[in-house]
Amino acid sequence: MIELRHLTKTYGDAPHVTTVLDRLDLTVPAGSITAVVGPSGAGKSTLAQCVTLLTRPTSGSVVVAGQDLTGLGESRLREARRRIGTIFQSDGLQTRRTAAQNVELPLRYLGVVPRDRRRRVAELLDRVGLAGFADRYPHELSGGQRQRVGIARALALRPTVLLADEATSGLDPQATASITALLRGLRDDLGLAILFITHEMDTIVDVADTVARLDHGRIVENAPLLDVLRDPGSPVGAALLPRRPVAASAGLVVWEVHYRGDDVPADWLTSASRELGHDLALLGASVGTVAGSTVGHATLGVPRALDAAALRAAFTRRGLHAQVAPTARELDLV
Ligand SMILES: Nc1ncnc2c1ncn2[C@@H]1O[C@H](COP(=O)(O)OP(=O)(O)OP(=O)(O)O)[C@@H](O)[C@H]1O
Repeated sequence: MIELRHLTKTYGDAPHVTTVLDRLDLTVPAGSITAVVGPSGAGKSTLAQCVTLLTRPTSGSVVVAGQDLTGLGESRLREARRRIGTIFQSDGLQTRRTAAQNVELPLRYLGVVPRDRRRRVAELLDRVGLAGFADRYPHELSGGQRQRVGIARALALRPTVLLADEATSGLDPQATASITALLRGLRDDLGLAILFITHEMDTIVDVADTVARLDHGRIVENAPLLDVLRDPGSPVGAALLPRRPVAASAGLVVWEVHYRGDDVPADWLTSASRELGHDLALLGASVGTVAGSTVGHATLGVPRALDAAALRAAFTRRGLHAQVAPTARELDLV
């Protein structure tokens, strides 16, 4: 488990202080993946640097397995840092060393004897699906395979926390999917707390248990992925399930309907139309499955004569949330 408590990072001196992280609080429990998302300049890179204490936060704490790392001197900090494995966008492999030699490096620095090193390296390469690639050099591996070697190296010292900073950015969709599957496996098998920092919204759906949105140095939204996807008011949910404004047809009001639970009946549209005594027109839909649960939304054309409260109630009973669709202007698209 890793806890960030009131983490603050400022640059410069008064009166020209820039506050990049602003009393940020975030907890990632063991055996779970939290994705931190946010626009460019929100403070994601600074957060990653402060978590490993490569940059010292101005105030606040980074607590790993109950120990506050910010209070430690350099030598004890070096030791404590072993509990945090890191993977970055660039795999950071040494080009003149083979996959096995790269994975071995942290063990070498720690003075592990050769026989134990060999055994552990074989175990790690096997864990990341590269058992037959030990003697390959980085240029003989694909981008996804190089990132796997980076993950094996990050795991060498048996960390309890994994920090992935833009770890899949720049990889093709297939390689990204294989890395996210690997991270989910490591979460489950090793009980890792994984902090997955990314600007790629699509990847979040594949990897995150919880989504935390960083804005101006603070976590402004922090909720389980399914809740975010099912919250019609969530900016992250809206970005993950993009909404398009639909032009209203004559006599129809455009409504948006969001899935809120798993018990939505398959015939919700026809059964609600029947109950309300009006035909509801399906204008568009974006529905999918995430972690075995249905999420998404549909856009409906609703006759003006239909009572809004009755419509909302009919949908609520079916596990859906209905609201009049925002206009293009409200969606910030014009
Ligand atoms: N050493 C520094 N001195 C002053 N300001 C800095 C320093 N490092 C970062 N900043 C500022 O902190 C803010 C956040 O930067 P950071 O790189 O953490 O954002 P980010 O979310 O990672 O952005 P991106 O996705 O574009 O990489 C920016 O406004 C940046 O200019």
